[in-house]
Amino acid sequence: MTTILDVQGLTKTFEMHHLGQSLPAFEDLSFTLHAGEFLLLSGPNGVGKSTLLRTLYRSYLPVAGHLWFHSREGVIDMANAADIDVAHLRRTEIGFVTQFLNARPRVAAEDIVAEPMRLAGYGRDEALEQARHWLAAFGVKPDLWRAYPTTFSGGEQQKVNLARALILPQRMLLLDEPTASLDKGARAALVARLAELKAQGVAMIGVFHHPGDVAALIDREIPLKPKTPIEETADVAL
Ligand SMILES: Nc1ncnc2c1ncn2[C@@H]1O[C@H](COP(=O)(O)OP(=O)(O)OP(=O)(O)O)[C@@H](O)[C@H]1O
Repeated sequence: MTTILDVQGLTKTFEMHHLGQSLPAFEDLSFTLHAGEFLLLSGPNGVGKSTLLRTLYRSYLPVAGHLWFHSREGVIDMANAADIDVAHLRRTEIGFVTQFLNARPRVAAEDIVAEPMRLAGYGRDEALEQARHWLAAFGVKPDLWRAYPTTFSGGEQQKVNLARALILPQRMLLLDEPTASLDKGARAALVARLAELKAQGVAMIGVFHHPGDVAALIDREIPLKPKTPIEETADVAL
């Protein structure tokens, strides 16, 4: 089995200085993710599932541990990598799929979706053809393809975001409740696309409000457990 991600002793704590305490999100977490594997993160609200995904994407820095990502160009510790290397991997190998679209003013839906293919070197016509294919698959009406998603409904924006995030197979996908608020047809399209990507060897780790949606894809589960806040020890003036 090809290793894609090797997480060792990962620890994340939020410093709440105004409250005089640290909030441990997760501590000493270790697991391995292989090509074509699908890991489900589970646990109650606020236990740190989204925080873990953001740390794997390096939106948050861990306070300890290693995140060995086996990229096409070699192994890199995402916990300590330079921002420029992280940005490169986000463009080429690591996808983060959420329900929220970062819609830009005056950029058409089909151009937003086609952009990852254009950046990967595909020609404009081929990228647009694929973009329209995925917009249709997720149920975005053709009369919206040339429109600007800044004015779209929440569900429509989410569909544009999914089409963009899943248009190319990444080496690893981080999924943060991508099915939340999707209608039935789009949810089925999403699950079908994830199954296709999994079969192509894409490694996935994700959080789902309704894990039943992706039950057939799940290989393993990582249950996160609640932690208690750590009181900061006050300096005693002698
Ligand atoms: N930037 C931040 N600063 C301080 N605390 C944060 C920050 N981000 C998250 N937290 C806290 O970390 C804890 C974990 O939050 P997180 O969003 O990861 O939980 P979750 O398991 O994804 O929850 P849910 O199931 O409700 O989506 C929460 O108590 C949250 O308040």
